[in-house]
Amino acid sequence: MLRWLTAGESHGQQLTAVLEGLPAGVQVQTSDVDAQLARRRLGHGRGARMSFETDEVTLTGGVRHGRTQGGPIAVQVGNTEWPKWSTVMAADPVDAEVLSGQARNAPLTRPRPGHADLAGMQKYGFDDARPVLERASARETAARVALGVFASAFLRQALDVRVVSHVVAIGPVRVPDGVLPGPDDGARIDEDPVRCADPDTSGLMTAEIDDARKTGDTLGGVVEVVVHGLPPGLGSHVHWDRRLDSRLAAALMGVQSVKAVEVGDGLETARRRGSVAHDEITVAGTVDGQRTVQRSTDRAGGIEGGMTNGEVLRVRAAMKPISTVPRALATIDTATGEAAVAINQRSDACAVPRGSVVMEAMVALVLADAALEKFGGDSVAETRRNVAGYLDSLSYR
Ligand SMILES: Cc1cc2nc3c(=O)[nH]c(=O)nc-3n(C[C@H](O)[C@H](O)[C@H](O)COP(=O)(O)O)c2cc1C
Ligand SMILES: C=C(O[C@@H]1CC(C(=O)O)=C[C@@H](OP(=O)(O)O)[C@H]1O)C(=O)O
Repeated sequence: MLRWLTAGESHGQQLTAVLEGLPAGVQVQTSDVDAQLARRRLGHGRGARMSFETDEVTLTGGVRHGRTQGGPIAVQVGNTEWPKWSTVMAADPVDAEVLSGQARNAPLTRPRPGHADLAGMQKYGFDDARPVLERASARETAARVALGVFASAFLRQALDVRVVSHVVAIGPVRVPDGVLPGPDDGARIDEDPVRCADPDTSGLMTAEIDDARKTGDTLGGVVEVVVHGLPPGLGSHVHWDRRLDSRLAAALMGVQSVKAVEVGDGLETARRRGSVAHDEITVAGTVDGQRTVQRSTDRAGGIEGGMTNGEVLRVRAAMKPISTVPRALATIDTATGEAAVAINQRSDACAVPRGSVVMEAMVALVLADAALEKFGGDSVAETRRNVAGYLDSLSYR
């Protein structure tokens, strides 16, 4: 079983991430984590902070000479903005006079509709939104992406599985039906300013973001994660919390701003008749003495009965528009009880391209967990042997 945890605040000294349960022998080095964290900072619509802050990665546990050792993996993602925040975000008590001289420490009392501010203040008994937004912030997703690097590397090295993502909608602009990235399309998609796999739609998405920014507004959108090379049988039909679709939905819904998750054709499937809603099965031929099956369509997105069915896995996550709207929304000032406008600091105008990198990481973590549950293995080599034995044993492949 894989377990993972993250800790740290948006303007804190660092994020800390721990991943427990990964086999030995997964090849990952610091530069691999750097590369994925750099992808998470890109994308048209990103906020100012993404251009001047950098992530400083240190692998502090579980990795030796570029390979995992079987123990918990620990990653630190240092925050280069920390010197400006070291007093305001200090772990230990700070003299009240020193604090009162810090403009950054002024209480935030105009909670943003759509952010965690007000509910968090009520729940934890704070009269300042600072401690809420520090942890609610999607800065935390840097830690998840760091752990996703290990999960993706394991999936690639033990199962030849490839996880890619692309942006399928920004606000009302959507890619045409049928745009599906192949296993090697990740680098091409990364070059696109909105991580869209369709160049014509990309231009329209970019224009939509520019228009929103110009009018002091923000945008959400939809991301699709596509996974190639999965064997049938990850997850299970036997219990709700072992279903792979349930686990993927929880992981994606757990990303800040995600408001809906769709597996395969999801909502569209609900509108279809059964005769055209499913993926018919035919015998494709024989390979190495094993009969192979084939599907004419992949409307299910590679999951049936809570298990992978051997087809391409497709799962979508819908992100709401950023709630720090420059044309600030109505709120109250919790200090006075008077009507006010919400906190309106710098912010992303659209975080969907960046969000797609986070969704990839979450899907990789869930799939690595499901793969270890099915195949076990204390080393990558052992998992590979177990996968091969299982695939050889199937009467239909
Ligand atoms: C990659 C990413 C970047 C984000 N950037 C911002 C941002 O700059 N400003 C903002 O107000 N919200 C941003 N958000 C969304 C908030 O973190 C989120 O709305 C907030 O934590 C409340 O959670 P909820 O939207 O799930 O209810 C971002 C989300 C993601 C995934
Ligand atoms: C720092 C990151 O994202 C932040 C997520 C975020 C939010 O409210 O979620 C708000 C913004 O931070 P600030 O309000 O300090 O500008 C983003 O920059 C990051 O992704 O590394």
